Amino acid sequence: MRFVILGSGTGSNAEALLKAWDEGKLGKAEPVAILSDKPEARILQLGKPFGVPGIHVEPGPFRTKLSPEGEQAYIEAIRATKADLVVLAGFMRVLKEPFLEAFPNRIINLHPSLLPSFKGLDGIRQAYEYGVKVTGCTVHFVSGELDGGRIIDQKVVPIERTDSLEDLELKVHAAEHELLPQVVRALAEGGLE
Ligand SMILES: Nc1nc2c(c(=O)[nH]1)N[C@@H](CN(C=O)c1ccc(C(=O)N[C@@H](CCC(=O)O)C(=O)O)cc1)CN2
Ligand SMILES: NCC(=O)N[C@@H]1O[C@H](COP(=O)([O-])[O-])[C@@H](O)[C@H]1O
Repeated sequence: MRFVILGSGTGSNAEALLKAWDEGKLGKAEPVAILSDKPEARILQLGKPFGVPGIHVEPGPFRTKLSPEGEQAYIEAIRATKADLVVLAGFMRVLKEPFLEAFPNRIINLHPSLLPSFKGLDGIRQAYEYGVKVTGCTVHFVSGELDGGRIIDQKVVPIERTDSLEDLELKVHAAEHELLPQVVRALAEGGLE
């Protein structure tokens, strides 16, 4: 199963996927490209040691979504890779119908909370400031409802009384680095339905 990774920033989850693949822990899943809306994003450099290209695709002029031309550019770039799966790992753009219709049930997203709690941005901070005793991370299929698509899997992270927000962020990111490769491997082995 060929997959592309879309991200806008640091790329620690892309790194976790690449390392898992390099160590033979992704089964039939193969990363074929990394795409970003940010030309200087660290994520674009991560694939080089693994022979996985990083591609900047112009998003258009909006802050939280792609322009229609931008969506078409991403669709064409992804189709050119012949990817079977689109993995959003910190891609900070809300996808609209043309993108979703181009890859039906083939787009997954990683979110840093136990959905449906704490949707949107800053999910870790939302949980911390709310005072929940457990949080975690979620991988879900992407739909027209922001962070509302069918949940594939989750990993729970307990919040200790002594945890700072920074402590919690480290714990949730560590959980994400385990969960996302597990989900991608499972999708490759079990099919994508
Ligand atoms: N169609 C979808 N696109 C995206 C989804 C999704 O579930 N459906 N997941 C997001 C998740 N994400 C980053 O990974 C993300 C979440 C929120 C925002 C954002 O800009 N939110 C704004 C409001 C935007 C809006 O409602 O139009 C905010 O909360 O202020 C960006 C990315 C990726 N895309
Ligand atoms: N709402 C979506 C969202 O907040 N996504 C989050 O962006 C981070 C990307 O980190 P990375 O660039 O180090 O992989 C991850 O923590 C992911 O859950």
